[in-house]
Amino acid sequence: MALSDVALPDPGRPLAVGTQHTAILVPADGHAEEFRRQRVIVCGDLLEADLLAAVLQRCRTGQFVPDVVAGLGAREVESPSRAGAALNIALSRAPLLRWVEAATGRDGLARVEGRVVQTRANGVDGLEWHDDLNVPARKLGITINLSDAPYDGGDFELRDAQSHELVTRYHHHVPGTALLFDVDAASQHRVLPVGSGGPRRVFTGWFLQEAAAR
Ligand SMILES: O=C(O)CCC(=O)C(=O)O
Ligand SMILES: [Fe+2]
Repeated sequence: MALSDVALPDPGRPLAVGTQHTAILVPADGHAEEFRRQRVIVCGDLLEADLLAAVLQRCRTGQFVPDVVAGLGAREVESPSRAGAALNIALSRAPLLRWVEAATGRDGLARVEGRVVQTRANGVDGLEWHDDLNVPARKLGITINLSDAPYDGGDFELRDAQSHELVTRYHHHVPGTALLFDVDAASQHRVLPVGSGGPRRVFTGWFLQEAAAR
């Protein structure tokens, strides 16, 4: 496999999440192979225009405060969580959860829990290799581009936890597009520093499994 952006020229649009409803546009089994090979699924334009506009507006008028992730890095987090709260609700609808279960083989997904964060081109912000498993209910991760301005750097990388072989590198280009990624002892991921432009703003969170989520 050539190691490059997994954002192929046209990643396709398997799902559309709007303010009121979620539409399945491509059957999940069409993406199972992508997840098996690259441990990620790119969902082009996951957010419908109305939801994306509302969320971006909340980001622009909201507050971001320093967020130090112990031993891993630094960034800013939206506080209070307004854009993040809206996305937690919209992403936790049953059709999306069932589609993700079918595409990834992860069972019992109950809801998505995440928040909006941003990393600036300041030579400090970024996130070192980690697996997100400090909370065992996390079965998959998601990162959705909410940036207002393009940036250099800031790539998301996923590697094999044992061999350290890089499996996927992904740069967010299109606001509203999402990357679903493997959260499992076999995989680790990180976010590289932003070189210029940005900030790199994303909603990032996890699909939580039922038993442990309650
Ligand atoms: O910023 C991202 O795309 C992912 C962030 C992340 O890995 C985390 O918050 O645990
Ligand atoms: Fe993470």
